[in-house]
Amino acid sequence: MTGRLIYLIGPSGSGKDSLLDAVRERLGGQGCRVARRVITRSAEAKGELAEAVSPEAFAEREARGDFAMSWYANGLSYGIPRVIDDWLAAGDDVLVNGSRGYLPEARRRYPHLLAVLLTVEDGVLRTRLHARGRESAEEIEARLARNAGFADTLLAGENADLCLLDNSGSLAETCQRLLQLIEDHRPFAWPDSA
Ligand SMILES: Nc1ncnc2c1ncn2[C@@H]1O[C@H](COP(=O)(O)OP(=O)(O)O)[C@@H](O)[C@H]1O
Ligand SMILES: O=P(O)(O)OC[C@H]1O[C@H](OP(=O)(O)OP(=O)(O)O)[C@H](O)[C@@H]1O
Repeated sequence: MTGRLIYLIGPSGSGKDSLLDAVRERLGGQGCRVARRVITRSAEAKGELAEAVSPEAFAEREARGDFAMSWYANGLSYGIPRVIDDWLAAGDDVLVNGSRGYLPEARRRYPHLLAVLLTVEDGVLRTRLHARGRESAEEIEARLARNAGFADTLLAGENADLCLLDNSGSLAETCQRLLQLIEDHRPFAWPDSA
């Protein structure tokens, strides 16, 4: 049986990376892997969750077919390594930090994906983006403006099945609810016949 793609999306600063980092180990224990993204972001943003590469290296890898999914947003290129298709084929679930803009294409490629939208109250989001201090004030405003563009469209049409997960409170609480949500959406499987 193939695994499920769990596609986590939400505004910049809503806590996607923090959440993935916090649940990675526990999810590993229940057959769900967290994908490491490739991003054309400067080296200081490197971490467990992303590999920083130059735009040239990214383009080369993309042309070689190294990515299962890739998109461009916020002035950066993002790629999800193709190894996730091997993991899914082997029956593991895979959790990725996705893009709202890329969601329609992701659905075409992975029709059974579980889309989870992380939300945060507006004021809290602005405060967290400034506190994170990764982007300039101007870049933060651009990200907030991008969010406003998604507000009306995201919950319409084929996205009616989006699972909403609020992260305005504590991260520990959101982790618990994500783990529960994944468990609750586990597809029914027939027990192995003896
Ligand atoms: N529940 C939370 N409570 C307080 N701060 C949080 C919470 N979740 C995330 N943060 C902080 O908010 C900022 C944005 O989180 P991050 O994981 O980078 O978001 P994203 O990946 O969605 O852009 C970070 O500084 C992070 O430490
Ligand atoms: O279409 P959108 O939903 O706006 O998403 C565009 C990109 O922005 C986020 O990544 P990034 O790591 O740059 O942002 P963040 O860490 O600031 O959320 C998200 O994970 C996407 O890769």
